[in-house]
Amino acid sequence: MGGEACNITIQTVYKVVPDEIEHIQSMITQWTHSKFKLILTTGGTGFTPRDVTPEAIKPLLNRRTKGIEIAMLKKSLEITSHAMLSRPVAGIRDQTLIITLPGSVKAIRENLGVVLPAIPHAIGLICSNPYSSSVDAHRARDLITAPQAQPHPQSITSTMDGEQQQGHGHSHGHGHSHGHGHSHGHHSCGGSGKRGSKYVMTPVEEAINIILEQSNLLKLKIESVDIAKSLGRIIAEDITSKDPFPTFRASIKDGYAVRSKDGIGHYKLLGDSVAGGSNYSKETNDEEKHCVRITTGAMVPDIYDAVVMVEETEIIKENVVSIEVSVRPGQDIRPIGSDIPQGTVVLKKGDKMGCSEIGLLATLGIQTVQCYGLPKISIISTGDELVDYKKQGELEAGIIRDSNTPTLEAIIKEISNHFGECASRDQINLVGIVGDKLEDLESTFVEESKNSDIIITSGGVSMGQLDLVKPLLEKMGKVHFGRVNMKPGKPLTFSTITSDEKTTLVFSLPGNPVSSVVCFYLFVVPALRRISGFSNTNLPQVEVKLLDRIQMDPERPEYHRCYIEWDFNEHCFVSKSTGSQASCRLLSLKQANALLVLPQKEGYLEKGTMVKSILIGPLSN
Ligand SMILES: Nc1nc2c(c(=O)[nH]1)N[C@H]1C(S)=C(S)[C@@H](COP(=O)(O)OP(=O)(O)OC[C@H]3O[C@@H](n4cnc5c(N)ncnc54)[C@H](O)[C@@H]3O)O[C@H]1N2
Ligand code: MOO
Ligand SMILES: [Mg+2]
Repeated sequence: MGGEACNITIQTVYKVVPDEIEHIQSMITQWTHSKFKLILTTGGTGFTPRDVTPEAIKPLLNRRTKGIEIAMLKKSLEITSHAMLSRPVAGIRDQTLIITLPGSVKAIRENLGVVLPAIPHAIGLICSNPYSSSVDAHRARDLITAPQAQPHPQSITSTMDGEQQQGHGHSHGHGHSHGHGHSHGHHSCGGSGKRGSKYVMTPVEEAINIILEQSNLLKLKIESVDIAKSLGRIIAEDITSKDPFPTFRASIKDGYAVRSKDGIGHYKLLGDSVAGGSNYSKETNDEEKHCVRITTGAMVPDIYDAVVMVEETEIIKENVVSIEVSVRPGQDIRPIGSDIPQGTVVLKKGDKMGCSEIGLLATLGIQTVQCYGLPKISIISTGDELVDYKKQGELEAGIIRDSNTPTLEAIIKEISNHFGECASRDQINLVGIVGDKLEDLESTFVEESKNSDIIITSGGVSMGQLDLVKPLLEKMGKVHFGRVNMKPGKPLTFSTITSDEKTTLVFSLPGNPVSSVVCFYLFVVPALRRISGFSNTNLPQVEVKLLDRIQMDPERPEYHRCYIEWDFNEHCFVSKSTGSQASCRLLSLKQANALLVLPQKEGYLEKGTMVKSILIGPLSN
């Protein structure tokens, strides 16, 4: 293929994957992530229901290269009119050219034969170093027009949709192309418009991996925590019991401490040993049967080796008791260290502090424990249309109350209780509302990145002229991804701001209330967990049986809100949808405790189908 023409070493790998969108996408994203220059797929471009290669690849492309598609179709149609039943897709993702080929070897030869000569030049163009971008004020904020070669003055490249896409020249009459300049119009997912987003649609799994990688950069200092304040935290040390527990032989029952060898009969009562104290005469005569009244938890006097329950005795008279049963040695006595032998590793580094773990440490007299640090979190709501919900009086037209701030604050608190998360109340800084002004956003981000480890913003990340958050983060830090292939939550943006001494993770959630909540659970929680020492970063998942007929989205995998509970007749979890799933409809989260994980597909999932779900709240009732 003339690798020298684009000075790349030819290294080929290949993989067979099933006709499943997510499998194809994960392979493509892995290979683009590892900077392969050319990916060729074969098969799955036909009309049968299993032919999903085009649907899998389209959303991953930044830019379609329809010329390649047309060239292949043209060539094939010259050979057979059946070629019209093929749906080739070609395009660019980051710096990788991706071309789908048909399944049959003959058709592959024909198709590849026609495009191969152009490949070296194509790869050379894709990999050439881009000009700095010049964002055109009146265009979608994140359109980067970066001419590849020095643009020919009249360089107008008209895409096959007939839309004009301006280089630096000006249009030359309508709809025909001129010159050889190449300007970069980025395609948005789904739309063929040139004013699309430049951010690829990142698969959810890949997005989470990127977040976890960046989370590793936050090395919060380990701190000594009072055990009463350690609920939900991850301990950073092994805890070993210095003493045995119990430290004495303790009675398990209320009754009488006896020598088991004395068996049934009348015993002289020498006194009491109650939990917390004792009062019995030590004068004993080995020839006679004697005992001490004992309560549960009390120390068993050394001379006795068993306890008889009070229910198995009779009082004969003052200080004489009839023991009605015989007992074996050790009966109803807890030996020293029987609960926790001395030197037991009671808790291991990485364990999560739950309620009983706190009790365990209290049992051993441990007051503080070394825990992984807690990230400091700032919550910012952006948007000129917002007012604080506490503001009284009529709302002006077009103004709404900021619901994202109180919702996100409550979620951070709630997950601290139910899933033993790591964030706690005094770690949260509610910045409140910042308007759609670049200088205000910038000064807020600068300020918050000084104090916080995590900044959570909502709003201002889609395609509007006032969606300033993405360009600002491109300037202030590094945007790791700007769109995720999911619904709701597509414009989620994840970036890092690194100043000399520290890294701050910035989660820019979409403004729609439901999108921000769903993105929090799917993307912020894993970061919180990783930073705070959790080994498992995912929320619990269960499979549930649908009680509703659920529609899937053909464009994106969807996280459908529902309420799940265990059904003792069905012997499994069942899910009830919360109804209309519009991402602005906060009601779709009311009483929701799980998200159904729906594949990106046309059509419906019928009642009774088993679907994976992610728990976002407690299984109540
Ligand atoms: N041309 C396009 N428009 C939109 C796209 C797209 O791909 N092309 N994506 C849509 C999707 S998907 C989402 S999600 C939203 C997200 O937009 P933003 O992140 O920019 O959010 P805003 O525009 O600021 O607000 C969206 C919506 O939510 C309301 N909002 C914002 N903040 C709050 C808050 N704190 N409390 C309550 N409600 C809030 C805001 O008023 C808007 O109604 O973009 C779509 N557009
Ligand atoms: O991504 Mo959005 O589907 O509206 O949340
Ligand atoms: Mg917006």
